[in-house]
Amino acid sequence: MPSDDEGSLPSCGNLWLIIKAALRKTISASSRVVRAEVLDPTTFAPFGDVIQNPTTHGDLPRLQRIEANQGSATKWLDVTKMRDWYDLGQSRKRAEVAMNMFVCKPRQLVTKAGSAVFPVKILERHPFTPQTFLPLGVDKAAETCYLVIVAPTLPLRSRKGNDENLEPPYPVPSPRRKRSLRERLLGARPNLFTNDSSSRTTPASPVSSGSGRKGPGLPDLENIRAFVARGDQAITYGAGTWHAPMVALGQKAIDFVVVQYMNGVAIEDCQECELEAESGGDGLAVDLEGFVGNAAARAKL
Ligand SMILES: NC(=O)N[C@@H](O)C(=O)O
Repeated sequence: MPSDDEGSLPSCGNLWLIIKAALRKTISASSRVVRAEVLDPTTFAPFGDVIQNPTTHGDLPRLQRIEANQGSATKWLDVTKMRDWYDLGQSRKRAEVAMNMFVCKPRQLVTKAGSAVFPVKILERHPFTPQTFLPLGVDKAAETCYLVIVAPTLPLRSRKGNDENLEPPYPVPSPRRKRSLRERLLGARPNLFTNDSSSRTTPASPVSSGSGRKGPGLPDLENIRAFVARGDQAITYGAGTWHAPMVALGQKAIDFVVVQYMNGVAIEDCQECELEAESGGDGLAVDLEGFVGNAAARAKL
């Protein structure tokens, strides 16, 4: 039941939104329309990982596999990288694994020059953690699918002399301290589970280039990309990768289990950039031609 005081004090949820808004940076975006692409592990690699069954997606050479469960299962190794980078954060506050559920309603599209487009208004990143979105129960053939919008990170000192980007937009980690000999030796101690000297429980497999942590610069709006994912694909944004808040497409909401590290320090967990359309323009948008609408148009997936 609402109390008399309702509205005078922000609730926990509202307080979080207020903090998020206060931490948001605004950058201007020129008018551009980016074409959506089919999600594919190779083209997505600079931004993170695509998690999918390599057998059914014809993606065999990329990953290592072994037999498991007395031969009744195939185990694909290291389908994504979940590394905790919070030791680089200014607060030094330790992070824990968080598994949250996002129920994402289908987003409103607008029509521009005859095609359906999604206007990109916000980008965000998690500087010290990868973030994995796993859709639940979405049929690969269903109209429901989702749009993954990502941008590279600009170098801090832009060659174009762009002043806006000379300073890191947010607190940056202090330079990494050299590890002592003792720490290095401890880091190389044998693994109790495999009897080898690595800290892994499974043999090494290639790491996609997008799994490494990104720098502290602003998003590179000139090179923004947009990928349409099916229900039988999950994705991981590499640590620090600029991305748009999840965009569900179709008629139904999508339930995602979202896995990441978090330490509860707002600026270290999530940083946002608001994109303001340059004067007189429409700003940045993603063209979904061929992906939304009738079944024939969705043949691309
Ligand atoms: N990606 C997305 O939809 N949202 C987030 O990353 C979040 O943590 O809010």
